[in-house]
Amino acid sequence: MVVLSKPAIEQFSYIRNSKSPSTLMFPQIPLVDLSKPDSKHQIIKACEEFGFFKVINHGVPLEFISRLEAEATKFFSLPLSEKEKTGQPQPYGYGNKRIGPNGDVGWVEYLLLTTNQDPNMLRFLSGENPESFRFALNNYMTAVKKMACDLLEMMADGLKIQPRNVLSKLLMDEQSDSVFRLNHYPPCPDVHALNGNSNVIGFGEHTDPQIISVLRSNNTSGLQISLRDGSWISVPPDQFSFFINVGDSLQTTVPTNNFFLEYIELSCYDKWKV
Ligand SMILES: C=C1C[C@]23C[C@@]1(O)CC[C@H]2[C@@]12CC[C@H](O)[C@@](C)(C(=O)O1)[C@H]2[C@@H]3C(=O)O
Ligand SMILES: O=C(O)CCC(=O)C(=O)O
Repeated sequence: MVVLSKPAIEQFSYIRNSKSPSTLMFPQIPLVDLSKPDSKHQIIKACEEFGFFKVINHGVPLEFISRLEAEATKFFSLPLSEKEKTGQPQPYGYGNKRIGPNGDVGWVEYLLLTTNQDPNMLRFLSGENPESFRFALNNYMTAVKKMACDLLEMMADGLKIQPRNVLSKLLMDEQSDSVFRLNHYPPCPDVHALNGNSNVIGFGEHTDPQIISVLRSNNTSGLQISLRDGSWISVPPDQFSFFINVGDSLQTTVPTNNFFLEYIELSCYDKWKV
């Protein structure tokens, strides 16, 4: 249980009141089918036109996804004292409500890990069966990294950048600073009790500093992206697919003349993401 000296609603600014998702002209999020021979062109088109797209036939085994989801559910169900044994996120470890180094807050708890360490080294992961959580993390991260490398190589190809592994090798490098984030958005009883407002911010408005982010959620809605005109749209959840967000670094490291758009994401209450 989280013990707060003041009601949570006074401590955290997590209610979204100014922007509602656009209901007009609901644009279709581009879909990239990685089993199709022209997926490279689909990716470039999606990046050009949208900067955010959905990937199907991605090659990440569904059993790895469901196994990790089950392990993550068990982890987040542990008592807070148990989860806090991972220590304060500096920046890696378990975090609760305080996100990142800039004092941002949200109604979210999370695990932030590097992707380049052997999950067997994650001794801090506690619970009844930490071995099986580490195993699930290892399988999932390896498969998602492989998909991300394929995507990055197709992007480099499509942009005619040589060598084609110029981006993917940044991910595979032993010193890679890529991160893995597991977000859990618990129900927020205070807000419901006070005014029934369900527009609670889990993870506030931000852009991702990375080259790309690979997002997946369970079957709950919440993620929103901002369009070029400043309006927000909800991303319909799809637990079998991944969503790719073009991050800030791709725009600055690749001389594309602002070829890729940048998306701001925001995630509302009551969902969780692997
Ligand atoms: C609120 C924040 C968390 C974040 C740093 C930031 O100020 C804005 C970007 C956030 C993000 C999103 C992608 C990754 O999860 C992350 C590790 C990153 O590099 O940028 C997080 C940051 C974080 O948790 O520190
Ligand atoms: O959990 C989510 O749905 C969004 C989180 C996010 O935007 C991020 O980790 O960059």
